[in-house]
This record gives sequence, structure tokens and C-alpha cells, in this order.
Amino acid sequence: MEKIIVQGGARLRGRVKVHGAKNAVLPLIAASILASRGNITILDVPLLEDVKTITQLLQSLGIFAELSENQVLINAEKLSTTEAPYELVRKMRASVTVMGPLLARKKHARIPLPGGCAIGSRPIDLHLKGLEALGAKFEIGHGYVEGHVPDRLKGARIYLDFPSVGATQNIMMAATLAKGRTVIENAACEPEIVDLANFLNAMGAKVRGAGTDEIRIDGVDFLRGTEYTVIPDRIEAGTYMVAAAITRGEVFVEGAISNHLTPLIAKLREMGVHVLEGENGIHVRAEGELKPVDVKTLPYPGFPTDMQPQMMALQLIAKGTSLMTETVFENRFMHVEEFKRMGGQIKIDGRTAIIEGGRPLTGAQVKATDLRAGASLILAGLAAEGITEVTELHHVDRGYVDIVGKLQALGASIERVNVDEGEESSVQQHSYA
Ligand SMILES: CC(=O)N[C@H]1[C@@H](OP(=O)(O)OP(=O)(O)OC[C@H]2O[C@@H](n3ccc(=O)[nH]c3=O)[C@H](O)[C@@H]2O)O[C@H](CO)[C@@H](O)[C@@H]1O
Ligand SMILES: C=C(OP(=O)(O)O)C(=O)O
Repeated sequence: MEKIIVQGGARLRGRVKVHGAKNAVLPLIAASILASRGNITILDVPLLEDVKTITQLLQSLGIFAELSENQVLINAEKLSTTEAPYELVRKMRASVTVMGPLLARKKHARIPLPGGCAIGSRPIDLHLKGLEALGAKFEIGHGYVEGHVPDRLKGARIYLDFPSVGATQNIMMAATLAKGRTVIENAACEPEIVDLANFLNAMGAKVRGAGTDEIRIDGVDFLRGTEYTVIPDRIEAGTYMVAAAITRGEVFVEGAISNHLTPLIAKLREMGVHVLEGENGIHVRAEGELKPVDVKTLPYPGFPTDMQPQMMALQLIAKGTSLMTETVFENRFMHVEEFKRMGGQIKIDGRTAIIEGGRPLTGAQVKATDLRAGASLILAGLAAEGITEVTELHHVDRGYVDIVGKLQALGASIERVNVDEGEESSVQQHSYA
């Protein structure tokens, strides 16, 4: 078993570069299924577990997909099947976004029901409702959802009861090859939606309005290969911004796009953190006491739910009472119990956590319950007295490339060890010395 060991106390200094966004590259790889002609090259791809999984998923469909360094090369001219394997879909919920492209391209798809995860049941009813509006028919049974298209998908006006990111992506992708115009109302507005629309248009699609709550897609007959660079990961960037603030350090987050992070920047400033937005990144500096702050997660452009656990770690060190309200997922407070093991004073009232911040955090053995919870425990460990050990690292590896190396480079006393192989941690030896 591997664990991350953190000795708290170091003030982070230096610069860290963020890479391509997990939540942008996954739909881009799924969308590649739509290209019946030519090669697709996607650049600045993060070598994350989820990226490896979705690449394997395309390979299992008979598509040529090769992940090397920070790029993926895909040729989807041939597909041998339209059924996704259970063992891959089980590992990654985002697999459901191959549904729309398969229905549009091959009029059939059979996908294992993605199931929920730590943060909620995560149903796909909005995906299916939207795809049905385009003419797909679904049957659910034996743990699978099977869709087929009797004729050709036809454009429709679709209203999403909730601005679901995944449902918006699945419907948008399917609509690119439908006959006529599709309008998605109450669409998700995330930067990852805009990135997907730009990618689809580079393949010859006609998508307009991405980034607003109304997206119009005029269907075309085929899509072709292209070369495309993914947008930087705003959640990875935000995680390192909080790392700088929680250690009272000074860090330049290279590649971060500040207008993708407006609510986080506003909240950090409200706490007294200095944030400088530059052309090539964001400079974060914190010193002295931080002020408590109330945060509510919302669909974009609101405060991102994927930054909720990391922000809660920062609220824990701000003297006074802070509130964190999670409105997007129904069960995204699993990290609270782990924070309590570190001395965090937190009470949960429905969808709101009441954080009594400012008491010293103490290092403890804690476990990641989802990928952002794992990151937040590492952040708390950076500010805690003593040693924190974080396990269940497969969660962290889904969303962060070399988080230990990047934090070490900023001066953190942190290591990743494999206890099964009896690896020793110099962090612990150093701290006990
Ligand atoms: C791979 C990826 O991009 N993941 C992101 C994506 O997840 P994902 O696309 O799964 O998130 P959604 O925006 O769809 O989910 C938001 C809420 O809508 C609900 N819902 C969703 C679909 C549906 O058919 N029915 C339904 O009820 C979900 O249960 C959840 O409560 O957006 C989330 C919200 O920004 C982020 O936290 C995830 O990091
Ligand atoms: C919830 C997240 O991702 P996923 O939807 O892949 O679980 C996340 O990136 O925080």
C-alpha cells in the first residue's frame, strides 16, 4: 500500500506549472469517436489514471488510441464494437460520455451503468432524456444501459432540469451528427464545455453559444481529425493556490487562467490572501492571520464544487466561524470526518458545514475518500503540526499528476512511500531526529 507522508510547517515558495485539464481532456477523447476520417492529436494531455482508462476504453472499441508523453493520438475510422467493458466503466464515471458519440456515429451503444461514487449517486437520467429527445431509444437491464437509433438522430430543443456538465457534453456531441438544429437550454457553462465545443468545431462541427446557458448545434454529415491543445486544469491550479495560502507562502501558478477561477480568487482575497492575476499565470502570497469566509458551491460561474474540500482546509486555519455549503453533490463532505481526526472543529447541518477555524491542526493518519478530498488532506497536512499520513491514493492519482513532486519543488516536506515494500520515509526520520 502506498501512502503520502507530510511534515507540516514549511512555507511554500517558487513556481508550479499546471497541465491540461482532466475534465476537459476526458470528453475530448470521447468526442474523437465522432471523427470518421483522419487522425486526431490532442496535446498537453495530463498523464492521469482517468486519461489512461478512457484511452483503454477507446482501444476496447477497436479504435486506434495511443497515449505517449503529454499527447494522445487517435484514429477512429474503424470501430469493432459499440459496447464498453464493465471493468473500465466501473473505474471512471466519465466513461458515460462515449454514449452520445457512439449513438451518433454507429446508432448503437451498450454501456455499463456508471454507478455512483463517494460524492453522490450521480445518476445519468438527464443524459438519457436529452439523447431520447434526439431520437435514441434506451433499455436498462443487467447493469447496462443500451441505446439504439432507429433512423438518424434528429435535432431537438432540449431543456436540462439541472445544468449537468456530462449531460451537456453527451447531448452536444450527439447533436453534431444529427439532422437539423439542436438547442440545449439551461446548458452547463463550464470552461470545459467551451473547450469541447472548440474541439468539435475544429473537427468540422457547427456549435455556437458554448459558455452560455443556450448552446446551438447544427448537424453535419461527418467529422474529421484535427490537432488540439487542452485548456489548463483550473482545479489543479486552484489546489496549488490554496497550498500557497494555507502555508502562508508565495507561489506563482504558471499556466493558470484567472477568468476560469474568478470565484476562488474573490474568496481568497476576502480571506486576506494577495492574488495577482498575470498573463502567464497567477501569483499567490499569504502572510499573517486569514479571515473566515462563507462559501457556497454552484454550477459555473459559481464557486466550483471541485474546489470545496480544498477551500474547507483553508477555512480550518482561518480564525473564526466559516460556512461551506455544497449545493451540487449530495454527499461531498466525506473529508470532514478525516479533518476531525486532525483536530478540525466542523459540524454538518444538512448541506452546510460550520467550520470553527483557527485551532491548530495536528498531523494524523487519514484516508482519501475522493480525489479532491485526498488533495485537501494533503493541504491540511502542510499546515498541521507533526506528521500526516494519507492513504487510498488511487483517488488522488485520478486528478493530480505528481502532486508530491510538485509540492516538494515548492519546499514542502512530503514523500510518497510504498509500505508493502518496506520503504522508509525520510520525512519521518527527519522529523523524529
Ligand atoms: C469528468 C468531469 O468532467 N467531471 C466533472 C463533472 O461531473 P458530472 O458531469 O458527473 O457532473 P454533473 O454536472 O452532471 O452533476 C452535477 C449534479 O447533477 C446531477 N445529475 C447529473 C446528471 C444527470 O443525468 N442527473 C443528475 O441528477 C448529479 O448527481 C450532480 O448532483 O461536473 C461536475 C460538476 O461541475 C464536477 O464536479 C466533475 O469534476
Ligand atoms: C468529481 C470529479 O471528477 P469525476 O467526475 O471524474 O469523479 C472531480 O474532478 O473533482
